[in-house]
Amino acid sequence: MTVQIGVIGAGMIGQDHIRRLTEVITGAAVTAVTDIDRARATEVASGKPVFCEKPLATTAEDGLRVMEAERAHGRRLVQVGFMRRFDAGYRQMKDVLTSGAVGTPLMVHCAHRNPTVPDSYVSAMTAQDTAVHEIDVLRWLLDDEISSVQVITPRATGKRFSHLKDPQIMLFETANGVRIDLEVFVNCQYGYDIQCETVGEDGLVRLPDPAAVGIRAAGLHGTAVPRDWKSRFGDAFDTEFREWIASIAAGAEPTGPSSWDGYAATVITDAAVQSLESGGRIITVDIKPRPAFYGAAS
Ligand SMILES: NC(=O)c1ccc[n+]([C@@H]2O[C@H](COP(=O)([O-])OP(=O)(O)OC[C@H]3O[C@@H](n4cnc5c(N)ncnc54)[C@H](O)[C@@H]3O)[C@@H](O)[C@H]2O)c1
Ligand SMILES: O[C@H]1[C@H](O)[C@@H](O)[C@H](O)[C@@H](O)[C@H]1O
Repeated sequence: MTVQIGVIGAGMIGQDHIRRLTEVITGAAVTAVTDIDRARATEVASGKPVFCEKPLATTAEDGLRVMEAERAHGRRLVQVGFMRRFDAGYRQMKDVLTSGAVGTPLMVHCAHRNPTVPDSYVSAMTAQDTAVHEIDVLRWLLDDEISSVQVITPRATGKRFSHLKDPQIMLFETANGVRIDLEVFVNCQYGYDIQCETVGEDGLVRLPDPAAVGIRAAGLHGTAVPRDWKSRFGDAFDTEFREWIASIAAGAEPTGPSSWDGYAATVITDAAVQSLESGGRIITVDIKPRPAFYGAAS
């Protein structure tokens, strides 16, 4: 069976996903593409399984409305584009943590660095657009919920727009007391660099850098840093769509990040923005209880 797909929003990632569904993934065909300029997006989307790029919504209230509509329909329809859950390195980390090899997790140290961002990127997007990936993947890796967040701002880089607070440091606490520090630096210049290390009672597990050829030249040796998210997470995007298409073709509900995960991430990013805008207050995260409809966390 070929799964026929309509794409809403044919911008940068929309076009990359169309290429993926057309050239990389089998079992799928893009049969409709619409953009705001061509309108009628709702007609394409109504009642069908939906893959929604992150974020699910720009406010928690909108996330709740998506969940209500889905529950009224009676089965899961929405998968959110948190592709890190499909990255081989993060999956290996999850296996190690689940196996108990490093003991109970105590602390996580993370960095999320982009070489540059466009001037349409504003300070709140550090949480909403960028840190949202760590927020999702850490909830999943630790099988734990984030309960508070504090955002502090070191000296700002002079390399980009003066309106932007960059870098930012985010400090999270989970319900089980795990402490997470996350550096987000979206104009770091040198490449796209994602780091994550979880320290447990008996050891630690570190996200591997992507495999790359070693180079020795000009008195240095090392490996290239990925240029952007497309090259760093290309395989993860492919796996994400392969598994999503397989679930639809089998008539099953999607098993990837749900609208519940999208809602929870939005509540947490809202709290991070509140902390940033209040000069670094610790903000308690207020997520509604997980509905049984979404099953147990995976
Ligand atoms: N998972 C990831 O790592 C990742 C990477 C890049 C982008 N994204 C997400 O994908 C989304 C799109 O990002 P992008 O970089 O492609 O942006 P973009 O600005 O390049 O493209 C967005 C497109 O959507 C269209 N559009 C806007 N409103 C619309 C509407 N109501 N109906 C139909 N079309 C509409 C715009 O005209 C534009 O062509 C964002 O939510 C972003 O966070 C995710
Ligand atoms: O939309 C992109 C994308 O989500 C990338 O994975 C992230 O690193 C960027 O910061 C963000 O702007």
